[in-house]
Amino acid sequence: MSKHSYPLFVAIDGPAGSGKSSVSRAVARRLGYGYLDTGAAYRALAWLVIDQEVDPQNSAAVSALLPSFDYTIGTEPDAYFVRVGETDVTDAIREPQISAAVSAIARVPAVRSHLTELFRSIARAVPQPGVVVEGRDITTVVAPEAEVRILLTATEEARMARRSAEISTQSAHTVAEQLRSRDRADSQVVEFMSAADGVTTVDSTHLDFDQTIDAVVEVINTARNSHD
Ligand SMILES: Nc1ncnc2c1ncn2[C@@H]1O[C@H](COP(=O)(O)OP(=O)(O)O)[C@@H](O)[C@H]1O
Ligand SMILES: Nc1ccn([C@@H]2O[C@H](COP(=O)(O)OP(=O)(O)O)[C@@H](O)[C@H]2O)c(=O)n1
Repeated sequence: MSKHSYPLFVAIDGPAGSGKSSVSRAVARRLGYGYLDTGAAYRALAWLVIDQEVDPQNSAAVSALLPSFDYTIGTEPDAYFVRVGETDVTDAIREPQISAAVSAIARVPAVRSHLTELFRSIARAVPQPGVVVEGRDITTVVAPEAEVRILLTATEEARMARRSAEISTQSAHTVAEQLRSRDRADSQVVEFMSAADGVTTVDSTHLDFDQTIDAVVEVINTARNSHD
């Protein structure tokens, strides 16, 4: 049993394609924790922006959508879904046009503070004894006080190869270019390419998927033991 009144908070950051979502979800499943994908909220807001025919570059118009942004996400590792209002957007938010628009809305300060509050309240409310929360600024902004803080990295080459293996509708070259430009835009807003003080780096370049899960679980167990 956790001695904390809130679930144990595992914060994981990293660049696109480093394995954050898939590894975090598998770690949560293995430990019986909740899982929160924060990128999905930025993507869902980008979906709403496009659905409402708002210009993603127009910060004021994007911010004006926040009060009516009715967002729901599944935090059970085996029951993942994303909804905006009554619409299930789980698959729609992975479309290339959303990936292309998301960085523009993620740099709006009002969007970041609104979603940061949302993430804190969703994470606190999970029924499990712990929660794995992954994104770009979880270790630094959303939960700098988290019991476990991890930066998941891999070389650019490994990340591009993994992402292009998943996407069959675009050439490897196009996928790599889009990923590189999104990372460039995102890293102007938040720092996720190097570990902040107290954050443990897990480099998955030479690890397979299961070895990466093992490495993350080991960091969590070590931190848990030092908190007991
Ligand atoms: N250590 C690893 N070795 C090989 N493939 C991996 C590893 N970690 C993740 N993957 C695969 O790489 C792809 C991208 O991972 P994903 O979790 O979507 O990354 P992110 O959320 O950081 O963008 C997925 O297909 C995933 O299964
Ligand atoms: N904590 C977070 C998470 C995502 N994001 C933004 O949301 C986008 C989508 O995040 P994601 O985690 O789904 O992206 P992938 O790494 O899975 O491709 C990122 O490109 C960032 O612009 C953010 O700004 N802060």
